Amino acid sequence: MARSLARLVKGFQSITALPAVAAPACASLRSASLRTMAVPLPFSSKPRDFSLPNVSWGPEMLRLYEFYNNLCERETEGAEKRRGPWQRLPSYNRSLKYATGGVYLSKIIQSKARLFTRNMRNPGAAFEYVLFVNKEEQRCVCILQAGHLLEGPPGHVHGGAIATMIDTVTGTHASQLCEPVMTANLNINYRSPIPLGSTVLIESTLDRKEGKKTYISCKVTSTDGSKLHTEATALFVSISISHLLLGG
Ligand SMILES: CCCCCCCC(=O)SCCNC(=O)CCNC(=O)[C@H](O)C(C)(C)COP(=O)(O)OP(=O)(O)OC[C@H]1O[C@@H](n2cnc3c(N)ncnc32)[C@H](O)[C@@H]1OP(=O)(O)O
Repeated sequence: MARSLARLVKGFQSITALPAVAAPACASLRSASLRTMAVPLPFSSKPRDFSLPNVSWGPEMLRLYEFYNNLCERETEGAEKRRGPWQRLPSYNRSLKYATGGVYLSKIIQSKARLFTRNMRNPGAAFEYVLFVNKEEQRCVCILQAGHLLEGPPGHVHGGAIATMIDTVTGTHASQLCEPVMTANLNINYRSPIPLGSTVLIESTLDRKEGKKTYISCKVTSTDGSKLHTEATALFVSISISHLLLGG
């Protein structure tokens, strides 16, 4: 039990709170992105960081990635590199070698469990996203490129897929502030449809914290901010790890 608890805490941390590895600032956008591009290594045991650019990322996704990535580092007067106000959050498709939470998990399920938003093999087919957090401003920004497998209404993104991303962004944000947490309440207003294949911004801000409760607001917009696609508010409740192990 003690070992399971330790593994679960580690898993929560690795899924939401690993330190960022900032990419170097470069003159050329493409070359900068390619330098940090995630290339799966078949014989490496190092887990793949899904929040790095891959071949499916379009120009808008890459442009915004570079923009926020450059804010992860700032140069001092002596040309020294210092950590900037933003931090890129790495993202893996599994938190632990074997999933621990839940009392009904068979060994097969334990070993096959994968993060819902990171389980597509084809790059670009579903959720392509990267999250940046600004702890000073208590803000989080996600750049999302919505792939063809996320279709709901013809040519547009499924409402459930949008909700999934809102839960992911606000949940990751809340976990950064006070981990571990679980979503208790999510309210979503869909204002305008998101075209399939487009890149959008998902921004979350901390509204307030009250004891175990963390309230977060979120909006999904076009990348120039001119179009509001979705608005949401979310409540996260801090939990003890035994809440997950014992099923609530
Ligand atoms: C990279 C990955 C990031 C992804 C993040 C994704 C996060 C998720 O999707 S989590 C999965 C979906 N969520 C769940 O399955 C949660 C299921 N629910 C639960 O486990 C529990 O109900 C849980 C943890 C939310 C609350 O536990 P509970 O024992 O009720 O907490 P409790 O201590 O009684 O309540 C704490 C406070 O929250 C309030 N509260 C609890 N639930 C709600 C709710 N749904 N609405 C409003 N308030 C609520 C209580 O009223 C109480 O308020 P106060 O302190 O003022 O009296």
